[in-house]
Amino acid sequence: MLELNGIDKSFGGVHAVRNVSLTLAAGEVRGLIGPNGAGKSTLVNLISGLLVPTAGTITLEGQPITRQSAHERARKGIARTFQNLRVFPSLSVEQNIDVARYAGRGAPLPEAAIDEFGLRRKLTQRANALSYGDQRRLEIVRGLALRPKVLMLDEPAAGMNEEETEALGRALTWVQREAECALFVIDHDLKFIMNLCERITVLDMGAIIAEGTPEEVTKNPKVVTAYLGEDAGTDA
Ligand SMILES: Nc1ncnc2c1ncn2[C@@H]1O[C@H](COP(=O)(O)OP(=O)(O)OP(=O)(O)O)[C@@H](O)[C@H]1O
Repeated sequence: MLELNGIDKSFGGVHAVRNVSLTLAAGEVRGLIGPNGAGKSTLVNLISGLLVPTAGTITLEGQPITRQSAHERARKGIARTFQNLRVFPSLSVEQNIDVARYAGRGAPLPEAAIDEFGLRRKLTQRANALSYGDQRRLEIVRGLALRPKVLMLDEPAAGMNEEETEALGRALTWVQREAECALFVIDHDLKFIMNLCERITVLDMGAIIAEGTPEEVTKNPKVVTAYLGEDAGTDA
């Protein structure tokens, strides 16, 4: 459905993404992990259109989108959340969701999404009165209300405690079953990613060093060394 071919991105002397090729199937839940500075956010920015690659191509359902604006890509079904929250602070929860519904691709948001993400009783509250966790959940529901083909989540569990993270995992599993969109999820919480994702892509210094099931990736010595750190090998 979404295909990246030989994607490269340099910022001056920093080669942030190196020759990345990957394919995301419709409805797939893919994790993207890697150490700080591995290039994860840059890759998401390249897919969503905030950045243009130095080389390589991106296609959505066979159509090239490499040079299209973020706005055009959003209309075609690529949605995302940000590491830093971007809800409309002075609008209510419901208004935030409605803005996305109108901007979206037409299909209605399954009402149950509002329940799954625990926002039903908070619909009339202003977004800036919500807890941090609720603002993060609102961002996801807003992304879903666009009815995307792929929703990219940049560190959705950041700042959440274990209980909240588990609930988020359950809600995202519901999304996978009910919302008919693929998820591309960056997070540093490995347990969260391993429980949620069928396949995981591992980036290190801008390049893909492994891809596979959570089990395959965890056992990969390159991942153990690069991602978990030099010391992790001695514990494995
Ligand atoms: N706009 C930019 N200008 C210059 N360098 C950048 C820019 N954006 C990212 N970089 C550099 O590109 C590399 C990859 O950064 P990126 O933020 O994509 O990594 P990341 O894997 O998302 O890291 P983290 O887990 O810390 O969020 C880093 O060396 C970073 O400093």
